Amino acid sequence: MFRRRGSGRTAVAEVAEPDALVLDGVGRSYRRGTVALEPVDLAVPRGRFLAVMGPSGSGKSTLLQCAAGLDRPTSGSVRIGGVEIAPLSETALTRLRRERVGFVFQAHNLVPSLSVLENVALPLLLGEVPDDGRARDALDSVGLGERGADRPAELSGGQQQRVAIARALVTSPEVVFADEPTGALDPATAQDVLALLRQAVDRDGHTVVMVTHDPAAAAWADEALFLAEGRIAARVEHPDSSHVHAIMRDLGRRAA
Ligand SMILES: Nc1ncnc2c1ncn2[C@@H]1O[C@H](COP(=O)(O)OP(=O)(O)OP(=O)(O)O)[C@@H](O)[C@H]1O
Repeated sequence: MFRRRGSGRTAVAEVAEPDALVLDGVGRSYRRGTVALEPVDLAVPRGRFLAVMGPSGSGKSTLLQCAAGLDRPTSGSVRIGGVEIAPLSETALTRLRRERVGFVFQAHNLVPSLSVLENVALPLLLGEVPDDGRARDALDSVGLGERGADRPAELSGGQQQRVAIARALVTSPEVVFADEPTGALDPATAQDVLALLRQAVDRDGHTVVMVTHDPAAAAWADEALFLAEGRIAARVEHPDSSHVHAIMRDLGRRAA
């Protein structure tokens, strides 16, 4: 079933489906024959927290970039919230990323000259969506409601990453993509950040796809997906860190 979403400004063909993200045979090759990602099929239901793991060079970033509409796959198709992204123009794709996708990176990429609250509200501003208190609510939900007037530099690294999570959630996106969100944090601070992502899924029904090297981080997810040489090598429901560690060690040995 197709329907039109939003006003003329945001109208895109959309198919109603339960999955927040669907990859159908998504592959990515580069010139000179490098195959970063073999064709991958993957459906991520709404309200799921998926961890993507694998040895260095296994294709994790490539998968995330293609799934998030930051890179165009060389084969297959990606649907975000039922919207097929291949036919979209660059402008429409930018708009879709802004309105329906949230990003959390290892380096939180906050704008230093804006206040914490303005940083959280930025995706609304860029999308010309009125901030009806949503930015304030998002900041409250990461426990930083009192710090809205501060500049990012006045916050710790962990607090800045929490602001980045609030910013990623403020538009209520279909999917939040997190690329090594705890890579620069100490273990205790990393736990706080992972707990927030978990809360976003459990309490608010968000969908999170997180690339990580850390088995302890993957253990916060509902499922861990392992890539090796651009292919899905394993999938584990309710991963625990020792199991994840063992799979990673095995994949590392095979790659050596
Ligand atoms: N722009 C590019 N041009 C050519 N090859 C590329 C390009 N980007 C990535 N690759 C290759 O694609 C493969 C997968 O890379 P990718 O960055 O997705 O791996 P990864 O699992 O995220 O690695 P890491 O954990 O080290 O970040 C690697 O062999 C890499 O060298």
